[in-house]
Amino acid sequence: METPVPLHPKLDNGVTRGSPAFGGGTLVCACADRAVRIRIAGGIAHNHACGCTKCWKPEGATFSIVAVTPHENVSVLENGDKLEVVDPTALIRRHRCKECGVHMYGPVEREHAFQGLDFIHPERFEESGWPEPTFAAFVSSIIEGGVDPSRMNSVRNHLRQLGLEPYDCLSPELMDIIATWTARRSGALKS
Ligand SMILES: N[C@@H](CCC(=O)N[C@@H](CSCO)C(=O)NCC(=O)O)C(=O)O
Ligand SMILES: [Zn+2]
Ligand SMILES: [Zn+2]
Repeated sequence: METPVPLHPKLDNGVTRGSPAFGGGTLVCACADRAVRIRIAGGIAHNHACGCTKCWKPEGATFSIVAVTPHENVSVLENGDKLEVVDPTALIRRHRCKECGVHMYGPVEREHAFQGLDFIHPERFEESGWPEPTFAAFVSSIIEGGVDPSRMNSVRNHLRQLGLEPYDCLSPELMDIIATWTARRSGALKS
């Protein structure tokens, strides 16, 4: 019996349920000294596990846990001078701590269905109770991160057992939101 592929410390032993009524809190990076602190002044949505190579993951994790919150909820409380943008050309302008590498927030600024939303990693909250991830996105992308393709069936079964339906893009709900936005922009959809 092969040892299972480690998914994420917050997933491997079961998903801790949070509350949809969670009202935000403070995200903290991993620095012991002069940690970056980001205030999230509201709730988060669409929390999910992401297998893509772009999202920040804790050491040894195959998936990130990532959610969105409106940009107006996000403010830098302390040590913002330590932040840098990972890839200025990316859709999600991820801001990470230069010292510990933790991604603290990632606004979508350009014209897109997600414009005005920031991607954040709820495990960095000082507060507990954040809503649990409800699906797994970009699962096939973990192969790009070095997972052997022969492990994919067991990874997908493990995710289903955790209540995280595995998708190779975003969830159908989010993909439909993106497609609807695109169709309205092209005129294919009138309403
Ligand atoms: N196979 C690529 C996929 C990268 C990708 O498209 N990531 C998605 C999801 S990240 C949050 O769920 C995305 O929206 N990317 C936009 C961006 O990263 O700016 C890979 O694994 O690298
Ligand atoms: Zn740091
Ligand atoms: Zn991702």
